[in-house]
Amino acid sequence: MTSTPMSGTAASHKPVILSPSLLACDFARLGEELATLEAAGVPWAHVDVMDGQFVPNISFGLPILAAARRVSGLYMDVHLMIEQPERYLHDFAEAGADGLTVQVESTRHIHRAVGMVRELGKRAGVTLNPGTPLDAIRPVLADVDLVLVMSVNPGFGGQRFIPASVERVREVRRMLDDLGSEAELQVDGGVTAQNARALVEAGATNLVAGSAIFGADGGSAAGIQAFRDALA
Ligand SMILES: O=C(CO)[C@H](O)[C@H](O)COP(=O)(O)O
Ligand SMILES: [Co+2]
Repeated sequence: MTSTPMSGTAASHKPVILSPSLLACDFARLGEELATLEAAGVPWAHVDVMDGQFVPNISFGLPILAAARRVSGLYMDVHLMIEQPERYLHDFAEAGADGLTVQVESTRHIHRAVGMVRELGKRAGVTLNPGTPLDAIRPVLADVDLVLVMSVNPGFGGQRFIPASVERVREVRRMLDDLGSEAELQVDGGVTAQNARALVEAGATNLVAGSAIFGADGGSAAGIQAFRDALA
């Protein structure tokens, strides 16, 4: 199967990857939804795991990831919004995650958590809430394959993008460049075809979008095309 990233490029000249958030898809048609993404040439799928503790909402967990893995070759980009994620990293790796991103606020042991993901042979990501100072991720920046800048307070899809996030993306881009890091710089929450270009120009290489894709007039293929047009 082919997977074509978005044609726009970030400052590092990497192709922009779109990671549609399955939180906004029709779970009763999960297999078809994934097949549509693959047919549209999107390389990643974003899997939002919420535990009702770290965030005030419960989404889904291991069985849904395993089901998605069984029917899809997409890169499974798992965003863990759960307390003490170390307890479940092994299980999510077994269930089919390709990348595991942990919230810096969700553990006292972020360095250990990132190391565990790498030991499991998966790509390690770190993320932080809009209210968390960027310095919180500095100690693990050299050890991660992905940094996710949350552009809404995590817990729900369909929220409005927080404009100050663009400046945070720009600052994380500087931090990564200073280290010579090739890590993906991902943005998640309220991302649309309208704000995608500004995010890429600020240094994002990877965009998560849920409602803007699955809620698009004409369905997810049309939503993906809108991002392509915006980044062309
Ligand atoms: O992590 C998330 C929420 O906590 C989701 O990935 C995010 O909200 C995507 O949905 P949308 O694009 O509709 O904002
Ligand atoms: Co997410």
